[in-house]
Amino acid sequence: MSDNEDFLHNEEAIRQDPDNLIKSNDPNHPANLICTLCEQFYHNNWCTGTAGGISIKHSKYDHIYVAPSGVQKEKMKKEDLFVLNHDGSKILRSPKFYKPSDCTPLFKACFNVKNAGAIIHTHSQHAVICSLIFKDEFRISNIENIKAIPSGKTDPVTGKSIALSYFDTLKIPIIENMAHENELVDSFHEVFKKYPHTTALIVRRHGIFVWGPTIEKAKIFNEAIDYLMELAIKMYQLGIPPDCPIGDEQKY
Ligand SMILES: CSCCC(=O)C(=O)COP(=O)(O)O
Ligand SMILES: [Zn+2]
Repeated sequence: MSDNEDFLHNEEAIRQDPDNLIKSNDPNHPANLICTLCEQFYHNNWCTGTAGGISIKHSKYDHIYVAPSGVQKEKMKKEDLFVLNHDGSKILRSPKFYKPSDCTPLFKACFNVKNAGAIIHTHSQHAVICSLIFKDEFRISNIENIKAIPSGKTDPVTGKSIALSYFDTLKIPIIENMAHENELVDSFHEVFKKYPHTTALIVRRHGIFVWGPTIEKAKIFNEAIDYLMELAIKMYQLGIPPDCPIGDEQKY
């Protein structure tokens, strides 16, 4: 980030002109990246009809960028974005004609409890079908792409996150949907307690929330999980349980 970016994100500069928070030509600045990714996710059929969303915390200044509610994701402009302070308790920038995404309380829970740097919410049909196939948790074993997902353990020497192994089972909790997104907050907190290492949760008949320490990681986790959910549906259709042991595939 340049000295100019430091100036624009300074408390006094923000107070004088909250639009300073979105003034950046850097494609990786959250204000620009949210718009780029929302458009990509729309074209993946993950966020059509205004569904889904993304929230990113600025890695240097800790401001939270969140999309407005009910806006077509493929048409999102950075001027449409809300910006909150580090824990989401204060709105720093608010566009005139919108309200913040209904997912904002859920994003805040992920930022504040899971120390997330970004959260992706999609209405992926793979997530919805998996929520109808599986009861309390989505499970898939012994597939190469599982290695893209963190195990929750860290290497005691390097301090780096350790990924799941090919021989592990990926488990993603499933919670029940509610009439309004903000009513899911208590279920999110229950998942955080019961599955302290999970980086995602599925909402039955609704979609999936995936978080990570950075938007780059959250994007990778989301893509890997979506691939694994699609594969699990195909295995299920063939009568092969997605968590069947290696070598047992022909028994079904
Ligand atoms: C037709 S989408 C219904 C709301 C929803 O589930 C969602 O993900 C989008 O909510 P937002 O308030 O961000 O538009
Ligand atoms: Zn949703």
